[in-house]
Amino acid sequence: MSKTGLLSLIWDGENLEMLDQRLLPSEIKYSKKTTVQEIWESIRSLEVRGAPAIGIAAAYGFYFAAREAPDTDFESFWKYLKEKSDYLASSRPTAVNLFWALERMEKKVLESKHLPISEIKRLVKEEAEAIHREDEEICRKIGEYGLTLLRDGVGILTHCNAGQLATARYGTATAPIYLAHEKGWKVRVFADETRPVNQGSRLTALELMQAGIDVTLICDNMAAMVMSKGWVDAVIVGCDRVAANGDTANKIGTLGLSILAKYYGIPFYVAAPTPTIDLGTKTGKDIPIEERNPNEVTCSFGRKTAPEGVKVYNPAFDVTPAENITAFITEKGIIYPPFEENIRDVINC
Ligand SMILES: CSC[C@H]1O[C@H](OP(=O)(O)O)[C@H](O)[C@@H]1O
Repeated sequence: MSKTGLLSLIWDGENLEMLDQRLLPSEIKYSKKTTVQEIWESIRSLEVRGAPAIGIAAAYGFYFAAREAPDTDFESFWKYLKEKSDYLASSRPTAVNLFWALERMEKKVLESKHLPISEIKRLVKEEAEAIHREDEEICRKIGEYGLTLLRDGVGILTHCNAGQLATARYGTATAPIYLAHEKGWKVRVFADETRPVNQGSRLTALELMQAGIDVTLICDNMAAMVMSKGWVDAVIVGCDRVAANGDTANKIGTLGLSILAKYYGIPFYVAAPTPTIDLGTKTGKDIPIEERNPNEVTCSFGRKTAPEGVKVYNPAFDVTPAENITAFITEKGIIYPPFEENIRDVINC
């Protein structure tokens, strides 16, 4: 276990070493990704997952496309690249970081169209590396701002994995937890297992335990009990897309947690990197919600837990209305209501 903990993505300067998060916690296995197809499949299958990590992986996938694109003239180069970019965008619909990263990569190409194609390829690689590097900086800053909301001895409940494994490093919801631990504060974390793919039990519990942080695993239906006992001082979750009015898409079950937190008078914070805030999406009703394979519900990790042929509804995300959210913890500061106005000010500053 290195000092930095498990990283989901390691860039070797030309290709991408990717941790297969589907095998965690029992197996730690990295594999080298070198093509667009491999990146598309890794995002779709949750080999890599978590909004920021998806954006970083897509950025490198875009570079792989540029690397293999025809370089006779800009038009054929761009046609090939745009086609591959649109293909990468089809891997998953909800996390806006995927589209934000691809649009940033496309912009870099179009603003460099006057340069030799070999130079454009170099700039594309640099842009992907910048997205990766900046994500670590963003997460660290989220940790620093988030720390101002916590205290020594705090109890935190989190949902799914908005941890280091979902980002370049530190995580988003976990960043304040890691920084509190670095300060020597005692932090007690309750991690929802987060059915049906169990990112909480398989990933969050793993990474916090490896960091030596006090983490207690609970089933999703235990959150109310834990809150009723007064063990939770704050809920901190991640996000996949924040709409312009503050409605937030995150892992399925987040909405329910926000209602429980409101009932028990517990602050509900969303750790929100600004690339996950989408001013182009007006409200939560406009956020596309991914529905995944019913097998994730009926056949958890190879064990049949439901009758053959049963009807299944398996949305991977839900939308928490802005009025259930206490504040957003971003790398530019903490955003309080009125969200529509204050989000716009932060994004445009
Ligand atoms: C900072 S990660 C954001 C977000 O992504 C996770 O979803 P998935 O594991 O399906 O990619 C979860 O919603 C996290 O909160």
